Amino acid sequence: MNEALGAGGGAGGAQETRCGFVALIGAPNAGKSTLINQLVGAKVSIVSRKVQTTRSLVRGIAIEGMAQIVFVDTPGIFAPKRRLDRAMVTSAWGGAGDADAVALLVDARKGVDDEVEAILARLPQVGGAKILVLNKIDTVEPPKLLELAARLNGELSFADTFMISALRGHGVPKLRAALGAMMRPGPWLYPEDQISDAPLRSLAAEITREKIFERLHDELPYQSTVETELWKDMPDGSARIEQTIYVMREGHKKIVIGEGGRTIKAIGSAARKEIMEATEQTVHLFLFVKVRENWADDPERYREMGLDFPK
Ligand SMILES: Nc1nc2c(ncn2[C@@H]2O[C@H](COP(=O)(O)OP(=O)(O)OP(=O)(O)O)[C@@H](O)[C@H]2O)c(=O)[nH]1
Repeated sequence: MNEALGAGGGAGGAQETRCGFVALIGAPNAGKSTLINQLVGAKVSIVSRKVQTTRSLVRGIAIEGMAQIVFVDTPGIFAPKRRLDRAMVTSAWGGAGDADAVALLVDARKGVDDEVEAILARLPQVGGAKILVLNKIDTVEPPKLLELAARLNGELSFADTFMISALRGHGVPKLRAALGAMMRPGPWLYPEDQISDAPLRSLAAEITREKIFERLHDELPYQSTVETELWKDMPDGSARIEQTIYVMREGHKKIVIGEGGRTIKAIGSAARKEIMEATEQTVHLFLFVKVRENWADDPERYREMGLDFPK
């Protein structure tokens, strides 16, 4: 990460910001959503769970002291199928290489079943420090828990083991503190005031960017970026989304707009459809094209895309 993206920490202050990714892995029903809700807390909950479970990488962002912990979804990381998923995996993990921590969540009541075995087999391929989190301890006797912890640690060497009840919150603060300490020193990826809808906004921008790329990649290689300027949930349940497409030259603006607005209409309609699919709500999408010659040199643009500013 680059200092130019610093947010949340006073430059040169005594306390240093930390940030990183945690991949939360677990069989269905292990309690991932329950745990993320506990870890994230009401303050920074992610707007749409549906989006998160279908395609987005970011499931939640927790703050622990000066550390920002970005929880990422795992199916996409194991086997990203769609191009966009791959692009998001690359953009989210590209700089970091891998997650800073990988937390395997196991339902202690169920113990080790085929699904857990399958995850254990693939886990070594994922980089990052691995920790074991035994969940639902409210339903299991301590001897069985210890036995399970010993068995799992025998199969894979975990850096640490936690025993929690995501439902009741037991052990969750300790887990969050440990994860916070595992984050690397660096600026926060999401500014605090934008945390709640940042992933959704960047997902929508990513979709539009993909549509532009699909149509214009010969003419506009890497020379445009998209920002979601407004995301407003309307009383009727629909969303009004305004996005600006930034291009570097006047000539590029003409290309994006196309003859009689044909190109931008096609981009908008394809993007709208896909954003609707992702959010499962009616979307009114408004696209604007602006020339900003220096966008490629502006760290703010990169931050908005959730990307590192290249040095
Ligand atoms: N008793 C008990 N139940 C829990 C605990 N944590 C989660 N559950 C329950 O386990 C079920 C599954 O929890 P979820 O959080 O939806 O699990 P998930 O891993 O996100 O599931 P998928 O999204 O389907 O992969 C729910 O009924 C939760 O209430 C816990 O600590 N104790």
